[in-house]
Amino acid sequence: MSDDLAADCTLTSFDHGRSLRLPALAVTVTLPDRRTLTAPLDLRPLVVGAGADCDLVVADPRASRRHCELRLTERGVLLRDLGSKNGTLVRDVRVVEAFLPPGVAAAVGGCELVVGAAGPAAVLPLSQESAFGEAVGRSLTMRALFARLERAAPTDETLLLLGESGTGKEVLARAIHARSRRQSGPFVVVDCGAVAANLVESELFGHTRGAFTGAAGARPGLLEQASGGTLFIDEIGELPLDLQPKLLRALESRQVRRLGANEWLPFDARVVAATHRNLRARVLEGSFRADLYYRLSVLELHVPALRERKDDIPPLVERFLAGRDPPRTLADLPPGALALLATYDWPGNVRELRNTVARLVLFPELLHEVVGAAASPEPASPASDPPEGPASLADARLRRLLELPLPEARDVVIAELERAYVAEKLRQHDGNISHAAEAMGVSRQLVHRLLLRHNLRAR
Ligand SMILES: Nc1ncnc2c1ncn2[C@@H]1O[C@H](COP(=O)(O)OP(=O)(O)OP(=O)(O)O)[C@@H](O)[C@H]1O
Repeated sequence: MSDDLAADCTLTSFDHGRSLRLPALAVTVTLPDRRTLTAPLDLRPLVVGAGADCDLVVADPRASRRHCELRLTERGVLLRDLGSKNGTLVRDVRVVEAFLPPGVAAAVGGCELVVGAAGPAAVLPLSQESAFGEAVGRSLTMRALFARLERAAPTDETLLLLGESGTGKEVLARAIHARSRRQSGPFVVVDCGAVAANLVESELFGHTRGAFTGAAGARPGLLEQASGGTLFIDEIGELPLDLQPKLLRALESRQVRRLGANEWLPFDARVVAATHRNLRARVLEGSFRADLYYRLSVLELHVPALRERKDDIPPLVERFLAGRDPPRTLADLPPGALALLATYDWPGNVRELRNTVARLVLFPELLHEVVGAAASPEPASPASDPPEGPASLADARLRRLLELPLPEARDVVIAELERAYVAEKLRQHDGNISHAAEAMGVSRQLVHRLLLRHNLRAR
């Protein structure tokens, strides 16, 4: 691969960290019947598989529901197998994770997948801050998100935040509110996933006295209650289909009609909505209305999973430690903790990291049990529940391993050990590869290969 091509598919910051170069790339899949599908690859990871919620849906019986994922990184396009049944192969080698050079084909079931250039690169602004309100983040993807939020927050536009559970959508929504001209107004939260389906309507739109059994008095809905402020509609993907036109009408007309009432009442709330669902896929399968989706997605922002921005782990850990009572610092963590935290994939995202830090402060001796045992051989599925405690972490891991044939399970465990070992040795030697190699009793070349294999950076 020439240097030019390699540079073409990396995320690069320039202009003294003020701008991000986003190469224009397209992923093309050739199906077994030779038809081709193409999708652009941007800051969002692109999932390929047979499931309808994938970004590239391949009609191939040998492809798994969520087969593999491609992600643009500072080092190139990272291809990750998502625990597929038949594996993802590059040059006939089954890969768990590998950088895929442009023009090189990967085999996904019976399909062939290639990444290629698709026009001139885009330039995105990067925030100069490593936080947006309470949300901490110094990775390029978070700073690109912060830059967009800095512009969007002061406007009255409806925003849609997409991201896995625990990525910080609510923290960001609060920060958007705090940076808007509505900051002195209320910030009201409704979680469509938590409210019983038959109550969502009266929660959102309010009701008159006697509108239904048990409605002893009139009550304004949350849209009205948020007047002058912001309404954060969490898990909007769970909003019952029959209520979606009603919300759309309310957003368009800025008026609501309470359940049981005839008159329309004006409200003045800005709406920030969020979901961990792939709303576009839900629109395609008919469980989310296209018109409401287009109304909400005027400004659609993707909040990356924590495994996509491990640079954020140290400042997040620092923030969580500082928030303990009494406040702690990184020095209070057991040696090697940060390096070990970086080896884990965090299916529960920042929420799981926060809980892990809380446990580590209480039980530093459990470092390897709490984090090491949790190191996930399989990338997390967004729908999967994060493990809860040390015991269940170990159980969950064993369950996953038991699904594999013994030789594969052994490989997974060895790969995890290798990664954690190398990361820790490098940390102990301040990222000096020669010293780390000597301490490990291996050659520098092998350390370089291990870094590449495990997507680690020396410093
Ligand atoms: N960037 C961040 N900086 C600091 N804390 C964060 C950040 N992101 C998330 N958190 C913390 O992680 C926890 C989960 O965040 P939050 O509730 O905002 O996630 P979410 O995406 O809305 O999750 P869900 O979809 O499950 O509601 C919170 O305690 C929050 O304080």
